[in-house]
Amino acid sequence: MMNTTTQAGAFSERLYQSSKEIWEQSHRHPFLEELKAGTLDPAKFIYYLKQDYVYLIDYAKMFAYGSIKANDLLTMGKFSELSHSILNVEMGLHRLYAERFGITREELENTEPSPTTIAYTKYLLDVAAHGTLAEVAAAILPCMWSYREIGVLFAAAPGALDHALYRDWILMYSSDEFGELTDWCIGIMDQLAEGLPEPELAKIERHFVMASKLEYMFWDMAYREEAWPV
Ligand SMILES: Cc1ncc(C[n+]2csc(CCO)c2C)c(N)n1
Repeated sequence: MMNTTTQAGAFSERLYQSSKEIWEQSHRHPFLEELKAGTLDPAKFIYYLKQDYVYLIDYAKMFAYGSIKANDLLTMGKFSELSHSILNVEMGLHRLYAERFGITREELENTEPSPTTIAYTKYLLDVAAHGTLAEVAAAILPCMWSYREIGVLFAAAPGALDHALYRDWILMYSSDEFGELTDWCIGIMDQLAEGLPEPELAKIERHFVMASKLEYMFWDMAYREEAWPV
């Protein structure tokens, strides 16, 4: 897919290029192929929902860290707006899906995180605890940007919105509201990267690539319904 979001020469374009192939592998993963076709086993989707719910609790904290590390009120406000959107809009849809499947809120919230969920969330929180705001922005960006890409691709795929079960999921991630939040994150990433020396930029790129790999692993984990070996 052509990247129409970033400007030529912008640092985010370098980030996009660094992870393009990883994202394409995610698009081809059976979890997403089957979700798009409407044939995904609901048990795998339920597994994903539960893991994603506990993932999002830590992910929302990343934006709280963003607020703490922000240097101006506008950025601070935007990070808290995003945190609010995760806790209410996105996790709200998860709660709605859970209700449809007869899963209670408590069950959702008490999900035991899988090894991959732990790897992803603890990696993120480590960046948040020790990194700069630019590092935080790089670590959270693949999550938002890659889902937007998936949402937009799937919403345009013939028949994908005809499947009652996965339609709402696709609609949420292809929505203008999520698109604007993603664009804001890309914009702040470019601003924060401006003027940084190459070793810093390389470190930021490593976070972006790592988060992209963990996104791929998250799909794979859900498809395998990963369990703890002992
Ligand atoms: C593993 C995982 N990665 C990305 C997302 C998508 N996502 C999480 S927060 C957010 C922004 C606004 O709520 C978006 C797009 C997800 N749900 N789970």
